[in-house]
This record gives sequence, C-alpha cells and structure tokens, in this order.
Amino acid sequence: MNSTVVSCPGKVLIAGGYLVLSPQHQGFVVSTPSRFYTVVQPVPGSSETSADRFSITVKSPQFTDGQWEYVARKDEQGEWTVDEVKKEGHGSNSFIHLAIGSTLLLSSALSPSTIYSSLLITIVGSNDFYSQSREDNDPIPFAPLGVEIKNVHKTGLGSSAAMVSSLTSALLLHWDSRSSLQADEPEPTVLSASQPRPALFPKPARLEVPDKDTLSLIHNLAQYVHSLAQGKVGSGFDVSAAVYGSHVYRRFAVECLGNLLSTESNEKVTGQSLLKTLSPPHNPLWTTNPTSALVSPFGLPPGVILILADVDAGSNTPSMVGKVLAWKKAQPEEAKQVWDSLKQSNSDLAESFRVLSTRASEDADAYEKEVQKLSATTSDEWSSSSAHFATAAKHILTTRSLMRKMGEASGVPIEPPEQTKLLDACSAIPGVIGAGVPGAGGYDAIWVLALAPSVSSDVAAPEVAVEKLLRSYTEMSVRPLSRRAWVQGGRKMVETGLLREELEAVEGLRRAVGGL
Ligand SMILES: Nc1ncnc2c1ncn2[C@@H]1O[C@H](COP(=O)(O)OP(=O)(O)O)[C@@H](O)[C@H]1O
Ligand SMILES: C[C@@](O)(CCOP(=O)(O)OP(=O)(O)O)CC(=O)O
Repeated sequence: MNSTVVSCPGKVLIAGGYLVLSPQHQGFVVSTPSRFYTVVQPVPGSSETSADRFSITVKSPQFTDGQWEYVARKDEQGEWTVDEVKKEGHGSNSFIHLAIGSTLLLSSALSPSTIYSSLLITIVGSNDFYSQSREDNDPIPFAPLGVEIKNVHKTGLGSSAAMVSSLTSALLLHWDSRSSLQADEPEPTVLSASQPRPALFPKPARLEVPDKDTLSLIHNLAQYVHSLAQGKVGSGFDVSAAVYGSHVYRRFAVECLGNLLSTESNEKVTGQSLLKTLSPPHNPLWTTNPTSALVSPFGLPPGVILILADVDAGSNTPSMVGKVLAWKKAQPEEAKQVWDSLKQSNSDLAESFRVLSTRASEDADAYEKEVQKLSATTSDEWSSSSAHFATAAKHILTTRSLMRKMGEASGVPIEPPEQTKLLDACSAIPGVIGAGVPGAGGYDAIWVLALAPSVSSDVAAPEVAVEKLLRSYTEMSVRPLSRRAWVQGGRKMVETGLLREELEAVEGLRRAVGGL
C-alpha cells in the first residue's frame, strides 16, 4: 500500500496577541511556506500480524535522538492503547505519543472494520522551524541538526502545532483509506449516518483538501492533542493555522472539549468518547455560537512580502501570558480601554489589507505601478495619493504603540526597547510598510512587511535592503529566516493550510524518509 503524506504550515500571528485568548477578540494569523511533513508508510509484510496488536516506529531524522517505538494493543472491550517501548538514549515525546494514541482511538470509533498493521512514520519540519548553523547558508531540505530535540533552538513558527496537525491528519487519512479498502460494506459512522461512507479524504494527492466536516474533525482532534500535550489550552490559533492556513481566528470555547482534558475525571477516554466530543455532528458546541471557533478569510495583499527573522534572546510565552492576564484582572478598566483600542486597530489593519487586495484585483496594472513607485520611498513619505498603503502603515504603528502600552502596564516586555529600535530601523527602509513582534512579542522574533515589486525596476527591492540590515545588525542577535520561509502576499487561502502531498513531489522528502 502507498504511503500517506500530509503537510501543515507554520504560523505568524501578525496582530491579536493576548486578545485572541478571549472569544470576544480575534487573531490575524498568516501561515508560512515552512511546513511539517508526516509520511506514514506500512511496514512491508506486516499485514499478517495480529489484528489486536501492531507496532509503530516514528523517526525524526533531523535530530540525533529522533526515534520512538510504540506498540498498539486492543483490549477485551475493543479499546486501543498505545505504549511506548523505551529505548536507551531516546527521551519520550508526549506530542507524538498522544497524537498516535488519540488518532487510533478516534479512527477505530469512526471505522470499526479497519484492519491495522505496523507502520513506519517519518516526521520532518522545513529548515526554518529551527535556527540553522551560521556556517551553512544553503542547507539541504530537512537538514539534520546534529542535536537532541530538547536542545534545538526554535524560530517561533509553531513546530509542535504544525507537527501534531500533520501527524494526526496523516494517520487518520491513512487508516481511513485502509477502512475503505478493507470493508466491502463500510460500517455506518457518525459522519455518514447510514450512508456508505466515502473515504475521509478524496483520493489522489495534492490534492484536494478534505471536505469541511473532515477538516473540522481534524482540527478538533489536533487542538485536543496539542492542548493535552502542552498541559494547557491556549487560544489554539497555531493549530487552526496549521489546518486552515492564513485567516482571522476567533477561538473555540474550552467547553467544546468536554471533560477530555479534566484531570479529575476518572473516566477513561475511549474511541466513542473522543468521537462524541470531537465530531462536529455529535457535539454542536463546535458549530454553534458562542462556543464555536470562527475562521474567516484573511491574507496579505498581492505585491507585498512578509520577511521573517529570528531573534536569539528567547522569551517565555506562558509567563508573559500569565502576567498580562493578571494585569487585566487587576486593572479591568485600563485593560479594557487598551484592549478595545487594540481590537479596533487590529481590525483596521486587516481591513486595509482587504482594500489593497480588492484594488489589486480591480486594476492589477495600476496597483503594480503604485507598488513600484512606493518602493523608492519610506512609508512616512507616502502621500495621500498612496492612501491605501499609507493607511496600512499607520495601523501597524498604532497596533505597535498599543502593544507597548499593554507591555508597560503589565510589566511584560512585549515590544522591549531593543526590539523597538530594530523595528524602527527596518520601518525606515524605503518600501517597508511596517514591522512588528509576532504573537506574544518579547525577544523571539520579528516580522517586516515590505513592498515586493514584481518586475525589476531602477530601485533595489526593499527586501534586499531589509535582509542586509538584519544580517549586519550588531545591537542584538538577529538573523533573517531563509527567503524560502518568507510569505508572499496574494496567496489563496486554500493553498495555505493542510495539504495532502505526493512523496516524490516534495523536494528532499524521499531522501529524508530514506530506507524503505
Ligand atoms: N521534528 C520534530 N519531530 C518530533 N517532535 C517534534 C519535532 N519538532 C517539534 N516537536 C515536538 O514539539 C515540542 C516543542 O514544542 P514547543 O516547545 O511548544 O515548541 P513550539 O513553540 O515550536 O511549538 C518538542 O519537544 C517535540 O515534542
Ligand atoms: C499570547 C498568545 O495570544 C499568542 C502567542 O503567540 P506566539 O506566536 O508568540 O506563540 P508561541 O509560539 O506559543 O510562543 C497566546 C495564545 O494565543 O495562545
């Protein structure tokens, strides 16, 4: 049987950090070209193994300790459990363990007739999820990092969310295709009522995106696994971006997960309990207001590029979140004012992107000419004739100043002075619309939004000047991610989320998988 490959993108929360934790507010998240790939392969000759037991080997070849072994067993009640087979020199990986266990339970409840057999799973992330060696400017795809997973330096694109989303969906898809191969009469399932159920994902790869209900189920499963493995429920924008791509995100309510995460509940999580809680047709909390998540279109307009850079100082998101929420509780009036203003400036920024996209589609030539013209001057020189780009630039500055205000009020370095200096330096480059700290802010990363004229002009592309500044900056350790990781404006939402892939079509993936 063929391998199954699913990829999910990384994320950059351009606006809405902290606010997005509350269902009254939104986050504006852009997904990145950097992706996590999960390749699920049957182990040759293993289909003869017992129907109640099979093994799963997971490899993460980018890490020196990236191999984990699991055994799945079915008990007398027909419930599957997955145990790790401990190996010396290899730590546990709760994200992977929980993803496999939960997906197997859900799959067996969805399609009780599925026959499981041993699997080899390979997981790799695009190089830009991790800081690369400074000596090698052009590493091979999915380059080995030569370190243990716990020691890797991450760049903030959300490795665990993209990994969990690609692993859970690849497994669900793989097992789903087995059920449709094996069962002459597919069992009626929740998703299909009494209709024979089509495979969850349509066949050939890269493939059509799964239907809406299936994507929701995958999203809900990945949110559950990610929260369980992290030991907390964040806003979930990172998992949502891994599944849906760039969008405006309003969070789902924790109640959607029922008591699945409850540490007090003695009830064992079963396949049926997962299905009943995670499947949208079964659990209306996922689809009805005010508990459902909302995903609406959002993206960068054409003619722009989002340059991403890793800052090597590191901040601790959970403690920053704790402090901001403590301030919000202690100073509710002041906090409400700041949050309301941020809500406004964030949605103004998104609206200015929408207006630019509309202009581009109405008159592509005039739009491109404007992009060319503005590339030669700095955003504070953009006159009212360039109103749309000037407006976007203004909203970025307003959002930044409000985030700084929130940081000062709560004692959290959301945009610390060192970052302000760097962002201002980037923003002063001709053709740069603006810059910011993504997500929770801190010392982790920055983004810079620049115009990207499509035909070469007399003017050097703004991105070249930004890259030069970042590479030569000495006041902080900052390093642009590779150009491959930067986000081009104008991409369709459907290309930016979860994708089913062909193994051979992804550069370097066959080599990374090796062996079989
Ligand atoms: N390539 C990979 N293979 C296996 N597990 C990975 C990989 N990359 C990340 N992970 C998992 O994600 C965890 C990191 O999660 P976290 O610290 O939340 O980082 P992030 O903010 O990037 O999501 C790792 O400890 C590991 O369990
Ligand atoms: C504060 C937040 O709203 C945004 C954090 O965004 P980041 O992109 O900074 O996240 P990490 O990759 O987990 O550090 C918390 C949340 O939404 O869960």
